[in-house]
Amino acid sequence: MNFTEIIYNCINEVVTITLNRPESLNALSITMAKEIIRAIEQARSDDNCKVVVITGSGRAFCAGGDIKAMKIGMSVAKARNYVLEIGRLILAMQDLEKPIIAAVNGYAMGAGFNVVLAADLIIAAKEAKFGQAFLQVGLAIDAGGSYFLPRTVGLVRAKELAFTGRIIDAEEALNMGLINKVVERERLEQEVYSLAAKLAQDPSQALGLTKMLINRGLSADLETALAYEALAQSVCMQTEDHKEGLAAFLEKRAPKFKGK
Ligand SMILES: C/C=C/C(=O)SCCNC(=O)CCNC(=O)[C@H](O)C(C)(C)COP(=O)(O)OP(=O)(O)OC[C@H]1O[C@@H](n2cnc3c(N)ncnc32)[C@H](O)[C@@H]1OP(=O)(O)O
Repeated sequence: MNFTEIIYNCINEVVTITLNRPESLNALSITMAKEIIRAIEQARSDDNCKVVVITGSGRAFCAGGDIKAMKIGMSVAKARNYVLEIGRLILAMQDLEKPIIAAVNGYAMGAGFNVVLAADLIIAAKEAKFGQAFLQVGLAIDAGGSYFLPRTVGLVRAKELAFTGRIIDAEEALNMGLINKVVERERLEQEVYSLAAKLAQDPSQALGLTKMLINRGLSADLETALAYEALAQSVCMQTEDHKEGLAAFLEKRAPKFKGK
């Protein structure tokens, strides 16, 4: 599949999607949003892909919506389609039944920050910086930020970050519970791909269903969440991986899951 604004590669069951417009700090153009969606669909249909890593080229992860494209001017219809396309990208990340790790290599601003929050696991370089940079260009929050931010840091801090656009560093993001880990830049790749390798060995159906259950659980009541869990567990209990997990435990050996 040919891409112009992202790089897609798959090595050892891990797909890496690299945002690749370094001259604009990987600003999220409508082309880039569409290409990331296509890349996620490609990863979904590739049985060899167990995990997806999303990162940026150069010194930014993603500097948010494409200001240069917006400067040229967008009709109401074009602006709505642009933001809806970014919304489709967020939904594609949520609906992929494979874990997505965001490797935050630098600035994650505006929609770029919220693409990070739509990932399942987030590891950031120490130099990474995060900003809900919308008001500075006269825009409201988007890219799922109104959904993920308050659910991640709470209402008060969500409004502080969104209303002030304050840029926070990776340590503060970690302390706020926005990311999982901060590492030295030179260790980012190793940390991300060793986590990805571990996840790639997990029972992929149970892992994918766990992602779906937690995502759906965010907006379900307890009864519905328990019903979803029972449904998912009934599927997992029919898998070869479940049988292998039980056998490995009783034989006191490491399980070898096959994703079946
Ligand atoms: C629908 C979605 C909506 C949204 O997401 S709205 C939010 C949009 N994003 C922002 O408001 C952030 C804008 N960018 C910045 O605030 C700064 O950048 C940074 C703090 C991220 C980095 O600042 P520094 O290190 O000084 O770099 P630099 O000179 O500002 O940028 C380097 C080149 O990258 C281009 N660029 C940066 N952000 C964007 C963007 N969001 N859209 C398009 N281009 C961008 C600049 O213009 C410049 O380019 P050149 O070298 O040609 O002057």
